[in-house]
Amino acid sequence: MALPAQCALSAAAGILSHIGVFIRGEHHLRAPFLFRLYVFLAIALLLYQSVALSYNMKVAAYTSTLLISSYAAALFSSITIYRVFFHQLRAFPGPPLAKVSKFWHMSKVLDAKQYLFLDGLRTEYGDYVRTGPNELTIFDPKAVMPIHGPNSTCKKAEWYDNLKPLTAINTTRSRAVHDRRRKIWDMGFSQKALDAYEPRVLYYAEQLATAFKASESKPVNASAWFAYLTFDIMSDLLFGKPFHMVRDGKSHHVRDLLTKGIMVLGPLTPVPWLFHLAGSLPRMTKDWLAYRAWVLEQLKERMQMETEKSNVMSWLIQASQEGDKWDMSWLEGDAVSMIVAGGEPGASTLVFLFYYLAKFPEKQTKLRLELEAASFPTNARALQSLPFLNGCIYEALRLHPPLPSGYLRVTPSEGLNVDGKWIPGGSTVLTPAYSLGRLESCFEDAQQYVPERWNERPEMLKDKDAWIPFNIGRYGCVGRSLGLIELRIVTAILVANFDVGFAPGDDGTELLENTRDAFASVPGKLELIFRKR
Ligand code: HEM
Repeated sequence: MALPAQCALSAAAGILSHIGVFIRGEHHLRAPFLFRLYVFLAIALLLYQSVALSYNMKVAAYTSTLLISSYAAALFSSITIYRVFFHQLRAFPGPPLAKVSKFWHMSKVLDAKQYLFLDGLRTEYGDYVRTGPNELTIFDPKAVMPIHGPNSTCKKAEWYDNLKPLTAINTTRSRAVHDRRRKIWDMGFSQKALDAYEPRVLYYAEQLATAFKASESKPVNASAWFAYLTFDIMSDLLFGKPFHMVRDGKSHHVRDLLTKGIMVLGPLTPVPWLFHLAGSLPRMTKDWLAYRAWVLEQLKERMQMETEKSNVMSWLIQASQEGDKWDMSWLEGDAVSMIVAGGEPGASTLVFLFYYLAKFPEKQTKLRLELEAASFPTNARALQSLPFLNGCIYEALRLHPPLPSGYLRVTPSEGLNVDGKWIPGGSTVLTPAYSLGRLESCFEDAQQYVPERWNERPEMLKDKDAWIPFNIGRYGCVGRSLGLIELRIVTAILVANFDVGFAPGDDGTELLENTRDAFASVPGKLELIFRKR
């Protein structure tokens, strides 16, 4: 067959691959397979031409390149034409290249500042922005209930497959499986269980205060120390022993592995299939696999310990036990992701909360007066009823939600009605907590840190539905109460014992500029001085 005819056939195969295969369904998990398949076919084509057709290598390479290019050009042209002119989301505004490929989005967030990038799109395109061929980013608080609320029929998007082959409560995409699993998790966060965790939170908070006293008013890296604290708590509640980061005043190598591992999530979040492709390359997953191996080791040790009910893991271990065997598939996934889910958000919130307390000493004084009037309580129940303390925490969570740009969902096949706006079925939708928390329509002086809006100035809180740092509904944070207990106890102890201020040369700029969005927020460095009172 003549070469032009062969090229036409290849092009037809390209169009058929799109219309017959890629246009529907999900393919991200098959990315490593498809990559290998295409490489195999390209080599096979080259060998066929040089061996079976006896072309010399140069001609075989030239012909193969032409055929492969014809296939790829037709495939990508077909995809582009469909996405731009025929896709069900074509009526929604958005950057032109975002309609064509998520690679465009990825190219814009290589600096791991996805939350700022999305917020910029809101200013340019409005409340409903097409941020990908099949993705809508929604900056409308009215969308929160239909997408995330208890009656929502939206499912988790393909991004949540990122832990595969492991499965965890926060990554399973089956609603039925999630609901079963959530019942077990809920037992680990009952009031009785929380009461049992509280003394341990207090223990680590006091250990942190002791370390800050020992710093003798010298600058401390608050971003590092708050992470030491929350990861110690999490390790204790999971494995029955802390990382000892607060005690030793230094990071544990596993926490460093984890940070390196999750940093890949930032830039790759927009393109889940590339994440899976990268995940099939040993070099890319070295740190992640080392982290997993460590978790598994701890888990096995934990399973040998005497069962004590006051440990989150106790419930999960018990539920996984059949006779003297354990179903490790869930246990490993849950443990691997819970260290991140339970450790990063608390640390990030404390960093920003103390940034604001250092920036606004008058808020610090006001908070201390409130604590003093209540005789400096350190128990969770008493702290829960202190309005200004809660306001300080909620406000830090509003301005810097620890998961600033996430919560990706897929609309049900029949579509979704959001306040009279119809969103087609099967669309990926997200409601970035960072942007919603800064909507002027919902929060007066939205860019300002005003803890009073949560208590004495309710008129400044116009629409609380836009406050979703823990998200809501069936997939909302199961550790919310524990997280708030941690934040209240640590804040109360530190504010009661120290005057907090910026270290010389630090005014929080580095924190704000270097905070990265790896799905969970990883704060930049903040140096503070904790001066003993
Ligand atoms: C300031 C503290 C915290 C914040 C702001 C926070 C935020 C969140 C958010 C936004 C989600 C939903 C994520 C999504 O939809 O993709 C979530 C889920 C989750 N969080 Fe938290 N979290 C905090 C503390 C904790 C703690 C202390 C734990 C554990 C001990 C924890 C465990 C979890 C788990 C297991 C899920 C998955 C729940 C499910 O899918 O049913 N979180 N968290």
